Amino acid sequence: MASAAAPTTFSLLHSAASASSSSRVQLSSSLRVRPLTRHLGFRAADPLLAANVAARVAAVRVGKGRRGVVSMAKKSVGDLTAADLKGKKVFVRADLNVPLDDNQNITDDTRIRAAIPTIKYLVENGAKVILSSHLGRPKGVTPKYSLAPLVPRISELLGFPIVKADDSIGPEVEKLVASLPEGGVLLLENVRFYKEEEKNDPEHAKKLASLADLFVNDAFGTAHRAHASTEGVTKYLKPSVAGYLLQKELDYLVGAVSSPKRPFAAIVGGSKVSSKIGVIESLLEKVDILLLGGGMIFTFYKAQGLSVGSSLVEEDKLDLATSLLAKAKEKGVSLLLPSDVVIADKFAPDANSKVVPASAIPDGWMGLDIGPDSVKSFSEALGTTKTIIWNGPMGVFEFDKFAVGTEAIAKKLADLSQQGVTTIIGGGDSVAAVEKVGVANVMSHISTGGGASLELLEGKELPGVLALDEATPVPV
Ligand SMILES: Nc1ncnc2c1ncn2[C@@H]1O[C@H](COP(=O)(O)OP(=O)(O)OP(=O)(O)O)[C@@H](O)[C@H]1O
Ligand SMILES: O=C(O)[C@H](O)COP(=O)(O)O
Repeated sequence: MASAAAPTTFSLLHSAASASSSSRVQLSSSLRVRPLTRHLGFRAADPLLAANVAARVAAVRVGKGRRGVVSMAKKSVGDLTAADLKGKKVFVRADLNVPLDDNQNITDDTRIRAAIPTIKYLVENGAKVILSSHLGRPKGVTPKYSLAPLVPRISELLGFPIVKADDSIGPEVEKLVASLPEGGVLLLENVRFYKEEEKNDPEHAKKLASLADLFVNDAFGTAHRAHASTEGVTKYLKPSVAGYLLQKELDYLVGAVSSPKRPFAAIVGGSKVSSKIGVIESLLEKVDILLLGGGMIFTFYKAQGLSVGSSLVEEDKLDLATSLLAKAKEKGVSLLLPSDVVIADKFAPDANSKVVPASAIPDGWMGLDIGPDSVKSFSEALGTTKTIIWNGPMGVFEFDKFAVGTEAIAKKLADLSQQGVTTIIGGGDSVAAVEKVGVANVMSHISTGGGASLELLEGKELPGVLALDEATPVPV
């Protein structure tokens, strides 16, 4: 059960960065922030958490009245006590968008497990939980996108059976809500079965909101979407607060990245430089070391006048690559490109391959992974750091032959994590790679958001977070 209300402050990347980089910022001893560790499974006395809390307190102080600084001090589910929750109908938006195989079996339940702490807290405090999520991108009612296959796993993780509705609004749902006992959980059907959901239709949001008394948003993976069940309902439900998962994601992806233990390194990979421009530019303001891998490196090589064979190149981004290299120099960031690459004679798992220096890619061959020398120099650079964030694979890791570089980096991060380095995996394919290697459990933080984590790292505001109630600092 929560103690007296305390502030939970989330600050956007750029705002917290401003806070932490300013030596003028003094932490206030008159502000008290209650540790969030209990519900989030952090290691006891996690120094990172302490640093984050400090950064968040700092953000409260500098958040207002400074140009370019946006502070989002959000109320948390942990600020709600049993007195606030007992007998109350709570609309919980989670991101239960999990992968299913052809037989409707869940192939990765990470997002379900991540949603449990908030649901448990509400249940333990006597709330009636109305749980909602989307699954996939259905166009209208589509049975294969029903949330029904999720019911057994949610029930198993909670330790009691939950009830499932066949709709997300309407009289049948209202009946089920009315018969929900204290501590019970009702799972609504896929909210995207209504087109009004993604349109953030106010009338639809009102219908969803009418089911409940208050709102908890724990759907980090969907926080970059202003939809009826993520943003729209906040207009009609008070309080509207952040769930524990949302908090944890923001603590790491905003707090740790903006006030990192240094040296701070970022590894950015993936297919194209165009999809990572925002992230690279934003991280160049914060990191000491930037390692680049994946398909995007060939645009950088070509911009430097090297031959890249038939590797992936974005011709219209050559100038941009040059300017990013210049910006890194200007900022004093040590930017490392791979010195050797694994090349293939075709884009296929059974392609012929060989390792060549980055400056010697022959015509007709394409680079599909970073080479062993690069793994060595990247590992050495990472070995000097205290905080690492990783977004995007080093190569075409879906093909075993070209997964070596990505897997080696995943293993290096796992080793460093066990030595106390803060390791944050920013979502999407890098998370899949870390899971494939079996080292996900040793990383400091694995984000449950793909697009959402990318937008946060770019310093963008997430509408699902912005819409939540502000928390007020509590003087002690
Ligand atoms: N050298 C390469 N040539 C072509 N494609 C590559 C290369 N290296 C990596 N890729 C591809 O990049 C893709 C991942 O790129 P993306 O930009 O989507 O990364 P991500 O940020 O991890 O994913 P998400 O967008 O899901 O968060 C993978 O499918 C991988 O095969
Ligand atoms: O998987 C995701 O990234 C989230 O669930 C959001 O899904 P969307 O991209 O379909 O909005």
